[in-house]
Amino acid sequence: MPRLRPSLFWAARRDISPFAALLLQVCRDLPSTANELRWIREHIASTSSLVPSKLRLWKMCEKRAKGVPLQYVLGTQPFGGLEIKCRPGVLIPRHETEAYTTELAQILLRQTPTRLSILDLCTGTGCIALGLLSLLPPPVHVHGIDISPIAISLANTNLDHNTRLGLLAPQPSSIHFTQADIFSPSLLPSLTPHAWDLLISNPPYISRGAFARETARAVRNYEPRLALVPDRDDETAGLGCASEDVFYARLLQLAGVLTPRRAFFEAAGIEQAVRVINMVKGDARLSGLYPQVEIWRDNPHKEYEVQRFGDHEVPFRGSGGARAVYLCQSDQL
Ligand SMILES: C[S@@+](CC[C@H](N)C(=O)[O-])C[C@H]1O[C@@H](n2cnc3c(N)ncnc32)[C@H](O)[C@@H]1O
Repeated sequence: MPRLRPSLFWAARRDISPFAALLLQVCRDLPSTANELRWIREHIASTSSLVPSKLRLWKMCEKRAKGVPLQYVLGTQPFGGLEIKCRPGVLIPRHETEAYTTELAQILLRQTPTRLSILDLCTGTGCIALGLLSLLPPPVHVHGIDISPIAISLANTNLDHNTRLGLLAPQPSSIHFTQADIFSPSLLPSLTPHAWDLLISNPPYISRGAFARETARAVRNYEPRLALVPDRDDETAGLGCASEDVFYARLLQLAGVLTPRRAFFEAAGIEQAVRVINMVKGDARLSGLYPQVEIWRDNPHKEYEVQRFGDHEVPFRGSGGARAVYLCQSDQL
């Protein structure tokens, strides 16, 4: 990363504020620095504390200057119409996740059965589960599962927080979050009684090498590795796939038993999305269950382009990089 010119620090101090010089180290340019400083100031103005505002501002800017993600400094991230609380130990919701959650809700809205049942595996902050709950008319049943007790506690906090803010009206819908390992053999018996409309997951999917080489320093240093890198060597051997794909192999196993009408999995990019589709096409039961397969891009508006991979033609939805795989039982994509 190129070093910043000292004149830029002087400009930040002179034209924005002395605090801006701290933020510039991570924001790298004056417009982003001014934006972040405004958000921090707005946050301080909207929250009460016994600590004087100027001291809070300095502490927050100092934290941010060390590379702590803004969402951990402010404590929240917008997600659709919700305010999702963020805490170290739990992955910060991404804009791309917000974009496909919103688009999926539009699809479900067009084809809503009487009572939607949604299973969100690897729920983290609960952003997807809560986002869908906020966008769909009741009654909706949502179940979020995560292995991390910190994530489950935060997902419940987010449910309470958004209900208190009036952004979620949980009745007569129902939502609950459970701590469980999706690889545990005891998971299925607790899930099978429901007829699921959607199984959705944003699982850990980054290879160890890519985590070390390609992720941003702020992500590597401050976000939980458990959320990003699948460290499941035993399962990798058993499920016969690359270690970064092991969660998809398990998710597809679960889809094969639970038979949700739709399944949706976030992925790292085109190569991984195609590997997931090949897992589906290579399994007679799954390919029969899910004849409709799509790859969704970062900006998943309803414009298609079809690409051929080996024997299969795959529709791509939207624009930008490949972000997710969408499987559907009927032609109601
Ligand atoms: C990429 S994060 C996704 C979080 C959230 N759904 C989102 O989109 O922001 C993956 C999540 O999977 C959880 N996780 C990791 N291993 C798991 C396992 N074996 N069973 C269930 N959850 C797991 C992590 O704790 C983390 O919260």
